[in-house]
Amino acid sequence: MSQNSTSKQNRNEPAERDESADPTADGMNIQTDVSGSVDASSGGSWTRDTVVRAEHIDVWYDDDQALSDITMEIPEQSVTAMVGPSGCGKSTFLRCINRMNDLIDSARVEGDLYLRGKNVYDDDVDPVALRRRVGMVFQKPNPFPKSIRDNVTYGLKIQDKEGDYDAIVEESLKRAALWDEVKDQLDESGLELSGGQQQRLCIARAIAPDPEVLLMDEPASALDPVATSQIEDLIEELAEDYTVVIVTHNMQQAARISDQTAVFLTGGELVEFDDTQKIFENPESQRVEDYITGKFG
Ligand SMILES: Nc1ncnc2c1ncn2[C@@H]1O[C@H](COP(=O)(O)OP(=O)(O)OP(=O)(O)O)[C@@H](O)[C@H]1O
Repeated sequence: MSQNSTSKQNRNEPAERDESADPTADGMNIQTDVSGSVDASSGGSWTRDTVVRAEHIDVWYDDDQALSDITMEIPEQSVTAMVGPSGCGKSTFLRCINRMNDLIDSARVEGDLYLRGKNVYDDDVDPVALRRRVGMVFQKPNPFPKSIRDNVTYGLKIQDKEGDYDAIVEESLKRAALWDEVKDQLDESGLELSGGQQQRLCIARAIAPDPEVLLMDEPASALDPVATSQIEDLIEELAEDYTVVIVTHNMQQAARISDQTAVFLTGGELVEFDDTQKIFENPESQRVEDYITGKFG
């Protein structure tokens, strides 16, 4: 993985519960058939194993096509950024990975999407179990109206998962860089935290069930610069353990924190997917260069 000064150096919403936000809900019969490293579906030079592979994904909302023939492979333990102008299908693609588009009546997905070699659109895949393996964090922090502790353990309880909950709470909050700030108030409401803390609580909730992939849909866009910076640092740390896929409108953010960047453009087309440094310094496509340099979008 190549790096430079502009790229990474080291390597929505319930007051009522949103089922789709439940990262833990149940039984997915997926084999861990690791499918090999990234190929020509990207221009990237990375060699880590592929976790998510999309093949010829098309998505329609009724008769309107939102994504067109998306093929790409996302490598493990890294940050993959999805950038592009509003309405180009970034969030739609993210929702293909954990089948949240299933929850939208008008949405129709065609093509194949593999999680470690298993097509998540196969009939025998339980989408709820899939979402336990593919956690999600939304644009607006959405803690449940429960204690900090119960927010973190929520998914574990739903699954009737045994374990040392106190240890999991501590570990998840530490991984979400929130433990030191909340360790003395675990039984207070998650809604009493600041916006940035709430988002880190949502991240702790998402990682408590130990997912393989963490999807983040503009996770810092509702936060102030300090909280944004904390979330960015956290994302980089999380990528040491998880495969992170983040949608962002903030090009600087993509350049700072991601290892690879996928550029979607109007029409739901994936125009270029490559190492972040390459995308920002020397993209293959003129359209990508124009977008990156702010000529349109
Ligand atoms: N629930 C939905 N019902 C109908 N059309 C939708 C729905 N969600 C998205 N779309 C349409 O699909 C296209 C892609 O939307 P999507 O939200 O995936 O793009 P995006 O790149 O994430 O946009 P943004 O950056 O503004 O969040 C847009 O034309 C949008 O209007």
